[in-house]
Amino acid sequence: MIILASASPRRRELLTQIGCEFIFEPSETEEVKTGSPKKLVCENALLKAGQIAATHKDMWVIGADTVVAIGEEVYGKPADEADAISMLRKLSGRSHQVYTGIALVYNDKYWQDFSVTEVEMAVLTEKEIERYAASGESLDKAGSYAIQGKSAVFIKKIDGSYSNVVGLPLHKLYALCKKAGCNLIEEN
Ligand SMILES: Cc1cn([C@H]2C[C@H](O)[C@@H](COP(=O)(O)OP(=O)(O)OP(=O)(O)O)O2)c(=O)[nH]c1=O
Repeated sequence: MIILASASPRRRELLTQIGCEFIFEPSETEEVKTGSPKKLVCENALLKAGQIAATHKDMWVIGADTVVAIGEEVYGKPADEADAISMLRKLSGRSHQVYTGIALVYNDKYWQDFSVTEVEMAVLTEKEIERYAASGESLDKAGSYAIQGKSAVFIKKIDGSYSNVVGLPLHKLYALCKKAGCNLIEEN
Protein backbone atom coordinates (compact mmCIF):
# COMPACT_ATOMS: atom_id res chain seq x y z
CA MET A 1 0.00 0.00 0.00
CA ILE A 2 1.31 3.47 -0.99
CA ILE A 3 0.52 6.65 0.92
CA LEU A 4 1.12 10.10 -0.56
CA ALA A 5 1.98 12.34 2.39
CA SER A 6 0.55 15.44 0.76
CA ALA A 7 -2.33 17.89 0.63
CA SER A 8 -1.41 18.97 -2.89
CA PRO A 9 -4.13 18.22 -5.48
CA ARG A 10 -1.44 18.46 -8.21
CA ARG A 11 0.60 15.66 -6.67
CA ARG A 12 -2.53 13.50 -6.41
CA GLU A 13 -3.38 14.19 -10.07
CA LEU A 14 0.15 13.27 -11.21
CA LEU A 15 0.14 9.96 -9.32
CA THR A 16 -3.35 9.19 -10.64
CA GLN A 17 -2.18 9.98 -14.19
CA ILE A 18 0.39 7.17 -14.12
CA GLY A 19 -2.08 4.62 -12.77
CA CYS A 20 -0.69 4.46 -9.26
CA GLU A 21 -3.05 3.17 -6.61
CA PHE A 22 -2.56 5.13 -3.42
CA ILE A 23 -4.23 6.83 -0.53
CA PHE A 24 -3.21 10.26 0.68
CA GLU A 25 -2.70 11.75 4.07
CA PRO A 26 -1.38 15.30 4.43
CA SER A 27 1.48 15.76 6.86
CA GLU A 28 1.54 18.58 9.38
CA THR A 29 5.26 19.15 9.67
CA GLU A 30 6.89 22.48 10.30
CA GLU A 31 8.84 23.01 7.06
CA VAL A 32 12.51 23.95 6.98
CA LYS A 33 12.85 27.36 5.28
CA THR A 34 16.60 27.93 5.31
CA GLY A 35 19.49 26.36 3.42
CA SER A 36 20.21 25.80 -0.25
CA PRO A 37 17.16 24.98 -2.41
CA LYS A 38 18.37 21.40 -2.95
CA LYS A 39 19.01 20.72 0.75
CA LEU A 40 15.77 22.35 1.81
CA VAL A 41 13.48 20.40 -0.55
CA CYS A 42 15.20 17.11 0.31
CA GLU A 43 14.86 17.72 4.04
CA ASN A 44 11.22 18.77 3.80
CA ALA A 45 10.25 15.83 1.59
CA LEU A 46 11.76 13.47 4.16
CA LEU A 47 10.09 15.27 7.08
CA LYS A 48 6.69 14.96 5.38
CA ALA A 49 7.06 11.27 4.48
CA GLY A 50 8.71 10.42 7.80
CA GLN A 51 5.89 11.90 9.84
CA ILE A 52 3.23 9.84 8.09
CA ALA A 53 5.38 6.67 8.01
CA ALA A 54 5.83 6.89 11.79
CA THR A 55 2.17 5.97 12.27
CA HIS A 56 1.79 3.61 9.30
CA LYS A 57 3.85 0.48 9.62
CA ASP A 58 4.67 -1.62 6.55
CA MET A 59 3.47 1.04 4.11
CA TRP A 60 5.39 2.90 1.43
CA VAL A 61 5.11 6.64 2.06
CA ILE A 62 5.95 9.30 -0.55
CA GLY A 63 6.73 12.89 0.44
CA ALA A 64 7.65 15.82 -1.81
CA ASP A 65 8.53 19.48 -1.53
CA THR A 66 8.78 22.10 -4.28
CA VAL A 67 10.41 25.53 -4.31
CA VAL A 68 11.33 28.08 -6.94
CA ALA A 69 14.84 29.50 -6.83
CA ILE A 70 16.89 32.20 -8.50
CA GLY A 71 20.32 30.82 -7.78
CA GLU A 72 20.39 30.28 -4.00
CA GLU A 73 17.47 32.62 -3.33
CA VAL A 74 14.41 30.52 -2.49
CA TYR A 75 10.74 31.33 -3.13
CA GLY A 76 8.05 29.20 -1.52
CA LYS A 77 4.30 29.79 -1.50
CA PRO A 78 3.38 33.48 -1.20
CA ALA A 79 1.96 34.78 2.09
CA ASP A 80 -0.66 36.88 0.29
CA GLU A 81 -1.46 38.64 -3.00
CA ALA A 82 1.10 41.40 -2.40
CA ASP A 83 3.80 38.79 -1.81
CA ALA A 84 2.73 36.99 -5.02
CA ILE A 85 3.06 40.26 -6.95
CA SER A 86 6.56 40.82 -5.62
CA MET A 87 7.65 37.25 -6.51
CA LEU A 88 6.23 37.57 -10.04
CA ARG A 89 8.09 40.86 -10.55
CA LYS A 90 11.33 39.07 -9.64
CA LEU A 91 10.64 36.11 -11.96
CA SER A 92 9.52 38.28 -14.89
CA GLY A 93 11.85 38.21 -17.89
CA ARG A 94 14.38 35.77 -16.48
CA SER A 95 15.24 32.14 -15.96
CA HIS A 96 14.76 30.44 -12.60
CA GLN A 97 14.98 26.92 -11.25
CA VAL A 98 12.22 24.74 -9.82
CA TYR A 99 13.43 22.14 -7.31
CA THR A 100 11.38 19.23 -6.03
CA GLY A 101 12.73 16.89 -3.38
CA ILE A 102 11.20 13.43 -3.12
CA ALA A 103 11.42 10.94 -0.27
CA LEU A 104 10.22 7.37 0.01
CA VAL A 105 9.95 5.89 3.49
CA TYR A 106 9.18 2.31 4.52
CA ASN A 107 9.33 1.68 8.27
CA ASP A 108 12.81 2.84 9.32
CA LYS A 109 14.29 2.83 5.79
CA TYR A 110 14.28 5.79 3.43
CA TRP A 111 15.36 6.78 -0.09
CA GLN A 112 15.71 10.32 -1.42
CA ASP A 113 16.26 12.19 -4.66
CA PHE A 114 15.52 15.58 -6.19
CA SER A 115 14.94 17.12 -9.58
CA VAL A 116 15.64 20.58 -10.95
CA THR A 117 14.04 22.21 -13.99
CA GLU A 118 15.16 25.46 -15.58
CA VAL A 119 12.17 27.66 -16.45
CA GLU A 120 12.26 30.81 -18.57
CA MET A 121 9.48 33.30 -17.93
CA ALA A 122 8.56 36.05 -20.39
CA VAL A 123 8.74 39.71 -19.45
CA LEU A 124 5.42 40.46 -17.73
CA THR A 125 3.74 43.85 -17.65
CA GLU A 126 2.56 45.27 -14.32
CA LYS A 127 -1.00 44.76 -15.56
CA GLU A 128 -0.38 41.08 -16.33
CA ILE A 129 1.22 40.54 -12.92
CA GLU A 130 -1.58 42.25 -11.02
CA ARG A 131 -4.37 40.55 -12.97
CA TYR A 132 -2.78 37.14 -12.54
CA ALA A 133 -2.17 37.62 -8.81
CA ALA A 134 -5.78 38.75 -8.39
CA SER A 135 -6.98 35.48 -9.97
CA GLY A 136 -5.98 33.65 -6.78
CA GLU A 137 -4.11 30.93 -8.67
CA SER A 138 -0.79 32.04 -7.12
CA LEU A 139 -1.63 31.47 -3.52
CA ASP A 140 -0.86 27.77 -3.00
CA LYS A 141 1.96 27.58 -5.56
CA ALA A 142 5.69 27.89 -4.98
CA GLY A 143 6.95 30.98 -6.83
CA SER A 144 3.35 32.25 -7.15
CA TYR A 145 2.61 30.69 -10.54
CA ALA A 146 1.27 27.45 -11.97
CA ILE A 147 2.80 26.12 -15.20
CA GLN A 148 -0.29 23.89 -15.53
CA GLY A 149 -2.68 26.82 -15.06
CA LYS A 150 -3.43 30.27 -16.44
CA SER A 151 0.20 31.33 -16.16
CA ALA A 152 1.20 28.73 -18.79
CA VAL A 153 1.04 31.65 -21.24
CA PHE A 154 3.96 33.32 -19.40
CA ILE A 155 6.32 30.34 -19.72
CA LYS A 156 8.62 30.60 -22.74
CA LYS A 157 10.73 27.50 -22.25
CA ILE A 158 11.63 24.76 -19.82
CA ASP A 159 14.68 22.56 -19.63
CA GLY A 160 14.07 19.42 -17.55
CA SER A 161 11.06 17.58 -16.19
CA TYR A 162 7.61 19.19 -16.57
CA SER A 163 6.04 17.09 -13.80
CA ASN A 164 8.82 18.30 -11.51
CA VAL A 165 7.56 21.88 -11.95
CA VAL A 166 3.99 20.80 -11.14
CA GLY A 167 5.23 19.20 -7.90
CA LEU A 168 6.30 15.59 -8.46
CA PRO A 169 9.10 14.49 -10.84
CA LEU A 170 7.49 11.32 -12.14
CA HIS A 171 10.50 9.72 -13.80
CA LYS A 172 12.75 10.29 -10.76
CA LEU A 173 10.03 8.98 -8.46
CA TYR A 174 9.57 5.87 -10.62
CA ALA A 175 13.32 5.22 -10.64
CA LEU A 176 13.56 5.75 -6.87
CA CYS A 177 10.69 3.33 -6.26
CA LYS A 178 12.30 0.70 -8.50
CA LYS A 179 15.58 1.04 -6.59
CA ALA A 180 13.78 0.66 -3.25
CA GLY A 181 11.63 -2.29 -4.39
CA CYS A 182 8.32 -0.41 -4.24
CA ASN A 183 5.78 -1.05 -7.04
CA LEU A 184 4.66 2.46 -7.92
CA ILE A 185 2.55 1.12 -10.77
CA GLU A 186 1.37 -2.37 -11.59
CA GLU A 187 3.80 -3.68 -14.20
CA ASN A 188 2.86 -6.41 -16.67
C1 LIG B 1 6.07 26.15 -9.68
C2 LIG B 1 4.78 25.44 -9.46
C3 LIG B 1 4.42 24.96 -8.20
N1 LIG B 1 3.22 24.32 -8.00
C4 LIG B 1 2.81 23.82 -6.67
C5 LIG B 1 3.20 22.37 -6.37
C6 LIG B 1 3.03 22.29 -4.85
O1 LIG B 1 1.68 21.91 -4.55
C7 LIG B 1 3.28 23.74 -4.41
C8 LIG B 1 4.53 23.86 -3.58
O2 LIG B 1 4.23 23.66 -2.24
P1 LIG B 1 4.74 22.45 -1.35
O3 LIG B 1 5.02 23.00 0.00
O4 LIG B 1 5.82 21.69 -2.05
O5 LIG B 1 3.48 21.47 -1.28
P2 LIG B 1 2.00 21.70 -0.74
O6 LIG B 1 2.02 22.57 0.50
O7 LIG B 1 1.13 22.18 -1.87
O8 LIG B 1 1.53 20.23 -0.38
P3 LIG B 1 2.18 19.17 0.69
O9 LIG B 1 3.27 19.87 1.46
O10 LIG B 1 1.04 18.75 1.56
O11 LIG B 1 2.68 18.05 -0.19
O12 LIG B 1 3.40 24.54 -5.60
C9 LIG B 1 2.36 24.12 -9.07
O13 LIG B 1 1.27 23.54 -8.89
N2 LIG B 1 2.71 24.56 -10.31
C10 LIG B 1 3.87 25.22 -10.57
O14 LIG B 1 4.13 25.61 -11.73
